Amino acid sequence: MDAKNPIKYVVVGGGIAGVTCVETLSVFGDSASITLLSASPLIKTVVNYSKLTQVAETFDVKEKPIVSVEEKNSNVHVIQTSVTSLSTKDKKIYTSDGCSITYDKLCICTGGKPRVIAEGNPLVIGIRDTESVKDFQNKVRKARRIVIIGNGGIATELVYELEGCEVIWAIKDTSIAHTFVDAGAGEFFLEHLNKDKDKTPAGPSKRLKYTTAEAGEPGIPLPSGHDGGALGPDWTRDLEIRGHLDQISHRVHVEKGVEVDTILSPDEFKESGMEESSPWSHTSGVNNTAGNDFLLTALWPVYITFSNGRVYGCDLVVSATGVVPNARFTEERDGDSQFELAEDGGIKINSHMETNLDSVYAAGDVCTACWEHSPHWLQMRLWSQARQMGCYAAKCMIADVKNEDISMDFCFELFAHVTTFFRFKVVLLGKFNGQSLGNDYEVLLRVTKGEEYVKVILQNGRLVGAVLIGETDLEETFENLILNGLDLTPFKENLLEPGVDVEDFFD
Ligand SMILES: Cc1cc2nc3c(=O)[nH]c(=O)nc-3n(C[C@H](O)[C@H](O)[C@H](O)COP(=O)(O)OP(=O)(O)OC[C@H]3O[C@@H](n4cnc5c(N)ncnc54)[C@H](O)[C@@H]3O)c2cc1C
Ligand SMILES: NC(=O)C1=CN([C@@H]2O[C@H](COP(=O)(O)OP(=O)(O)OC[C@H]3O[C@@H](n4cnc5c(N)ncnc54)[C@H](OP(=O)(O)O)[C@@H]3O)[C@@H](O)[C@H]2O)C=CC1
Repeated sequence: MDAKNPIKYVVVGGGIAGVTCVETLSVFGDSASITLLSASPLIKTVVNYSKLTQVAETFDVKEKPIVSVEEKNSNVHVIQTSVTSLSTKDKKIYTSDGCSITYDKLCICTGGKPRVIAEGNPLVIGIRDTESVKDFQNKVRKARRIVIIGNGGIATELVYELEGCEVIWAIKDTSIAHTFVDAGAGEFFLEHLNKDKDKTPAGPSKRLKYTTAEAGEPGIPLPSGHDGGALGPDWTRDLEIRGHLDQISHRVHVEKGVEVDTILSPDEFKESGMEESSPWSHTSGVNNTAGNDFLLTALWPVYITFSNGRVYGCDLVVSATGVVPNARFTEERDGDSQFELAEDGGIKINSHMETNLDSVYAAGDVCTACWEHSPHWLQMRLWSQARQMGCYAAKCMIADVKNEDISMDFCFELFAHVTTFFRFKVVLLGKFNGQSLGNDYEVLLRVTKGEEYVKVILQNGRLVGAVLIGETDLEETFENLILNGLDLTPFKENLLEPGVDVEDFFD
């Protein structure tokens, strides 16, 4: 490495993983040449970073024009372009505008796209970036009824925020928010589903604030139709997501334990001879005081049939059914440049964030962590993990260039996620849902209706996971207990006792 012939780092993707990777390279990469390539004109950066505990972190995410990375880091060059292929033989990547760029070390941070059922149907949409939200906002304005499919982050946030239309929330499971919380916590949330939002507690330490620069402002071109970076914390904040019906503030029906069978056009529905079901004629999560006579309609623009035989008509379907990693480029260059993919479609990476391809690393939603995980960590496609992976990938690339050893970053020791659902602060730690523990664990619970839900998971007397909903103030203590592996058998009975200050207990 010398000043005349600097090491060339190239990072693809202007989401949180790519930008964090570039910023870390810029700080620690000595006099390297660093290039960031991103398809979208806006990038995501982290501001107001703070640690809630050793591992759990909160930060604001700011969307900025791509050139801001160059302005902030003088050794970084940014190009707004789409990478179409890669040749590991020549150590070159090729872009949609016909250019090629050589690299010594390359990091792929191309994120993911929504996994949409019935892709191509304009009435079935997925949500990922600013542009897709704008499309959704426009369509929702005319909607009287929306069906939301999926039981993860997007669906859980959207059902709470959507007003001015009926919402049918179709989930495969028997409890809500199942990707994040267990059935008990789902039950805890359920009573807030149709509640007047003003009466629901608003956690004072509301989560990470997501701020957005307005596309169209000077220096910020309107999105070009390329996939932008994924939205994130508080994406529904300050967004007017309102349907067509003034009569309705908030009305959600949960259709549990179902999968989508078919999606039908009005003509197909007519021909099928099926009868439309009424969401409000049976139970679960229904607030049907107003009746729905004003929704009597000859035909809906789209019909959806479920595995339980029910059929609902609606104006729009939101497919909040997860993420598909953007792991393949649009063109193939040489046969040796194919990534090995994991079962979930992510690029496989080892404990040094390396892919199967020489000198090519990956970070964020695009990758699947294939190293042997610490007993208390699991991968989920989240902001915090994308940021942590981007940072660690940069350090791994630098260590490789310098021929230095690098040990796994501490953040991969313990899973920690801080978010908000139904206005409750939610902290998830370790194997919070007993993931991969089989039946070999014990659960302790403390629930105060409408206030808090505390669940801890013990294995062999040791704390291995926790779900903390509400202002519990227990995250730091429980994180420490998970990390130090203390045998809690003698204290088990008192661990969640109200009035006991758990922290003092172990001092
Ligand atoms: C609606 C929504 C709400 C969310 N809320 C939360 C939340 O509350 N908390 C949380 O922790 N996580 C949340 N997430 C998840 C979080 O946003 C993602 O995990 C995270 O943003 C992933 O970052 P990334 O950098 O890996 O990918 P992305 O943000 O998807 O960035 C990928 C980048 O790669 C670029 N790109 C793609 N292909 C190419 C190419 N061929 N050439 C050049 N550039 C390319 C894209 O333009 C983009 O800039 C949410 C996600 C969504 C969609
Ligand atoms: N507050 C937060 O932390 C938020 C995080 N996010 C993140 O953004 C990304 C996108 O969110 P989202 O789309 O909600 O993804 P998630 O992975 O959170 O949830 C996807 C949901 O869709 C279900 N699903 C998958 N396929 C089907 C299908 N064919 N029919 C019915 N249901 C199906 C899944 O069930 P199953 O698992 O059983 O397959 C799961 O319940 C995720 O990485 C998520 O973690 C998004 C919003 C908020």
